[in-house]
Amino acid sequence: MTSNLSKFYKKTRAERLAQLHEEGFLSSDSLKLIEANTVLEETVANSLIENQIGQFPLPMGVALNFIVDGKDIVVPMVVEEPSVIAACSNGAKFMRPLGGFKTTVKERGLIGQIIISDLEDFEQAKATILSHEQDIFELAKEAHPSIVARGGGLLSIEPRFIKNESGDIEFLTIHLIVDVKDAMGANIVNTLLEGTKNQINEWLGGNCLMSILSNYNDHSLVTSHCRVSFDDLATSDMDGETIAKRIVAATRYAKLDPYRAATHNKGIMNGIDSVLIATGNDTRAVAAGAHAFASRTGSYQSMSNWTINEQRELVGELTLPMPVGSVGGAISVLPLAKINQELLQLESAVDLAKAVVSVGLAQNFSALKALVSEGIQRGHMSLHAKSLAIHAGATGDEIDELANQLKNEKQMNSKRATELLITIRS
Ligand SMILES: CC(C)(COP(=O)([O-])OP(=O)([O-])OC[C@H]1O[C@@H](n2cnc3c(N)ncnc32)[C@H](O)[C@@H]1OP(=O)([O-])[O-])[C@@H](O)C(=O)NCCC(=O)NCCSC(=O)C[C@@](C)(O)CC(=O)[O-]
Ligand SMILES: NC(=O)C1=CN([C@@H]2O[C@H](COP(=O)(O)OP(=O)(O)OC[C@H]3O[C@@H](n4cnc5c(N)ncnc54)[C@H](OP(=O)(O)O)[C@@H]3O)[C@@H](O)[C@H]2O)C=CC1
Repeated sequence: MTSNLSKFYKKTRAERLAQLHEEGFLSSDSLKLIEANTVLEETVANSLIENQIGQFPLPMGVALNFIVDGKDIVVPMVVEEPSVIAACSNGAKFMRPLGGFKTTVKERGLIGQIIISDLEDFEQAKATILSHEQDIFELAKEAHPSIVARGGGLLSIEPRFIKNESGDIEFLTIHLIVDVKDAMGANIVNTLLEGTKNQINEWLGGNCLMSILSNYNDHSLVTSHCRVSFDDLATSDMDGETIAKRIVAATRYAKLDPYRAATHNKGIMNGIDSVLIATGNDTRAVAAGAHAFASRTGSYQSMSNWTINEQRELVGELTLPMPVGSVGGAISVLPLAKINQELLQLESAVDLAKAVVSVGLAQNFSALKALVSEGIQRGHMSLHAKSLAIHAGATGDEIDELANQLKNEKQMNSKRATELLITIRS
């Protein structure tokens, strides 16, 4: 067996599968299963990625109960984890009585970096950049005329000094902030950077290390707020004020302990990633920016904030960089991504960004409410039971029957699922 399969990318999908089979990486049965999964048109699947051998269908559901800026929306989510969609729907339901989620967007710009070193005089270099501001705007326009034609293009220029470990300035990094309209904009920005960096470096006489967009996009921050009254929070076992105070305490703890912050934020990204996948967006780009933003104080902390106001309400806030697109990249190529935009009644990329951050906040609420009251497992595991049943080999009606039996078990595990399935079938 060797994975050194030269020019694999030049083969057809059938030839690639045959070679993996011949090399012993794939059995004939696995081959057949991969060949059967062809929901996407072959040309689409083969144009998006390299060495494409098949497709990987994931379940798609909808989160309900969302009101975002006064508009009722149904949110498509693609995710493999049980209880995420239930949690988002549950959280959104709690926020409805006080108006759902209200969002604010200060600006929407994508950051491109031109990184330059080996400069004699950094202050002089910075002054040179500022003296050429108009020239840089012209260069940017020439580098990507079509985004300018769409009303976008270079917004501002921000020279930054980057210091090394000894505290000396080692780099002058020029940030170009670009309005990419409804695209996520990475390709737009990277094209614009490559069309401007050489001339900029010539003016400075330095060494241009690279140019690339930044995923730490604090020029595309979106904030979502929501509120829920103590009365609405109350459960049969715990009064609303206690739940609210415990959620506030849980969030404060997630600001103090990175070990907790990582899980707290993973919960938020459960909701966010699911909507990004459903709409053909780049989950890695958003995740990189979100987690970087969560470290902006110097320590990695909770992305969200929960407080109590004077009206005896729990108030949630989540602010994240959310440079998502409603056109471009895979968005314009994946048929279901476009259908999901219809489901979301999307009118712009900003609409999507607002919905995504609100979903993250709803998921965070439900996770924290469960954690500080009954614990996460009741809700999570009851929905996990179906996965266990399927894993045990249940099919058709057996799945619900076995899942219902598993929910009444003290220990919900695959051994018990197999035993119960044998009983069901006997
Ligand atoms: C699971 C629930 C919602 C049950 O909660 P519940 O109180 O039993 O739910 P309910 O029966 O009262 O239903 C309330 C609403 O929840 C939704 N809902 C309720 N059940 C379903 C379902 N089966 N399918 C779809 N939606 C469902 C639905 O919108 C429903 O409204 P209704 O339809 O009745 O008008 C709750 O316990 C919960 O939200 N738990 C949190 C679960 C969670 O956060 N899961 C994410 C994965 S765990 C994780 O990775 C994140 C974490 C926890 O580690 C993050 C962290 O550590 O911070
Ligand atoms: N670090 C990162 O995050 C990186 C991400 N990427 C990938 O880059 C892709 C996103 O880059 P992006 O530039 O969006 O990709 P595209 O180039 O695919 O999409 C942008 C293009 O969409 C067209 N367009 C149509 N309508 C609009 C509109 N209303 N607003 C803006 N553009 C419009 C424009 O084409 P026209 O110019 O013809 O008018 C524009 O150039 C993602 O797939 C991402 O995975 C790539 C590199 C790095």
